[in-house]
Amino acid sequence: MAIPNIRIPSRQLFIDGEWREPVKKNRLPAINPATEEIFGDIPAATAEDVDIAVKAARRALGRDDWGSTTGAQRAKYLRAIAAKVLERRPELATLETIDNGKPWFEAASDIDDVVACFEYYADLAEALDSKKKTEVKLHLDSFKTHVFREPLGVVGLITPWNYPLLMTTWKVAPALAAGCAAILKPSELASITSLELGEICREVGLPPGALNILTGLGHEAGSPLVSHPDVDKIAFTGSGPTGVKIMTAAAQLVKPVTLELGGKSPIVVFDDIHDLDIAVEWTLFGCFWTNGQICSATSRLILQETIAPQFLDRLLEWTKNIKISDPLEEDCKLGPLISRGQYEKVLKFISTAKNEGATILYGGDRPQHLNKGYYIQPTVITDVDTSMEIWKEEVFGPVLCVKTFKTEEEAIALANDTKYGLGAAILSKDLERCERFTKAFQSGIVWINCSQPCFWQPPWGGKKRSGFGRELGEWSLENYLNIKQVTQYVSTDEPWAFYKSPSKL
Ligand SMILES: NC(=O)C1=CN([C@@H]2O[C@H](COP(=O)(O)OP(=O)(O)OC[C@H]3O[C@@H](n4cnc5c(N)ncnc54)[C@H](O)[C@@H]3O)[C@@H](O)[C@H]2O)C=CC1
Ligand SMILES: NCCCC(=O)O
Ligand code: NA
Repeated sequence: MAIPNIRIPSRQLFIDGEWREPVKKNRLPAINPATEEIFGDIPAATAEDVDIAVKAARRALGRDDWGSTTGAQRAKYLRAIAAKVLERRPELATLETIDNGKPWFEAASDIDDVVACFEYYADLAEALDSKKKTEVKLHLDSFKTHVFREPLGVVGLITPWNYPLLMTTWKVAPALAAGCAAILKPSELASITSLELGEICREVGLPPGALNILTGLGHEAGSPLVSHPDVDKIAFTGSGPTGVKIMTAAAQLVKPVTLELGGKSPIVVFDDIHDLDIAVEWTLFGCFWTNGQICSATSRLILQETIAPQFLDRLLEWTKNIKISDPLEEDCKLGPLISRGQYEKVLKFISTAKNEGATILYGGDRPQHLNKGYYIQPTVITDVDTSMEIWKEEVFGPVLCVKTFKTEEEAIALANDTKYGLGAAILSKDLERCERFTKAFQSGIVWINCSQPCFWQPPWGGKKRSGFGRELGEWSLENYLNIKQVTQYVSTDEPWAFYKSPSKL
């Protein structure tokens, strides 16, 4: 498929169904990480804009055209959004590649997931109508109880840059399906496609205020959203330190949060794998796709000693074969990192690993054929000790560290030797062993004989310091619903008889 030439749109903030200049009129540059050039700009919201957007969202909830909709009516909007995204697929994928640096075919497949996700939550919105009011059986006949599932209210959605429009969709689609009014704050490092979602919402006639999009910096636009007293919930994906700040600020208002905060996930490879090449490819994909910038990356390879030399030899052959290029080039499999900051951070992780005594078996530097852009070679690090930073901390770049093991017990201990708990993978022919590892892994996601495939129907999220709450599937809808108990006294002719009636004194 030909990659289209496109015009870069220039947008304002999307508030109350229209484009509005930020109160302070500031803008931020949009940078293409493959060229290091500024290719456009985005509006920079501040607390004043947050307040305007929150008011618009609250008004939307009070108006019939959004606040009184059925799930079936909201499903129509979600399907219309999906159709428009699909119509603009090549253009949105190109914008995402220019803004984020991920290979174009990965970006296009993310856009397919965006479409599927909006359609999926349209189905769940429809299904919600029949589950809106459910009876709870009581042990007494004099009372009747129902449970209502109603929209939680105004929700703040704060998203990262690694899957710009997809991470936006993981939050926006269920929030709208549930009937909430939302304020989205995408990452300042890749906001272009999330702003285009605003244009799509305008075109499909989504009622004003149902979705508001505020681009801008974390401390200027994200932080006031979290602290706003009229925002009922925050859903966040991003770094651990920002997650801690958000949880701390939200705690002051007893505001619920869901947090998806990265990881340092293991992939355990046994000597009884089905096929060497297949196992090697899953290992590489598990760490290097999305340019290594994925929260669930299985970036710690825990390898059975008996196959280590043979496995690593083959892994290096495959690694050398990965095409690193401008992500708009056909067949690119590894593009640049998102920003200069991220590039420097990843190089620092590699140099610290070297200083701490690890061996850079492959990569570790900028590829020689690319002298511009935030590119780093796929990197494989051995002679790793569990006290090293590279073993413990999330790199968020194409860096795989390797440790060998002898016994199953040792492999489990190494796999769980992390403060994080998002994903974990095992490659082995022995399905009983896979079952034992599934139970033993301290994680929210387990992959057996693969790593990373992610579908919209199952739940996604972690434990330990990877955060809490679940996105995707029906679990995500629950994040945006209030469960209301309604109890009715039906024996209205019967006195309650707790106090003495004055008439009988
Ligand atoms: N779990 C994940 O999927 C991701 C993890 N990361 C990790 O985070 C590191 C730093 O990347 P950043 O983009 O700086 O992540 P970040 O966590 O700072 O940013 C994520 C989002 O939070 C917003 N934000 C930042 N400070 C905030 C605050 N005080 N209140 C409210 N919102 C705030 C940002 O504007 C952005 O929209 C990466 O090196 C990587 O290790 C980054 C992106 C995604
Ligand atoms: N495959 C989507 C992973 C999203 C994330 O990094 O949270
Ligand atoms: Na960018």
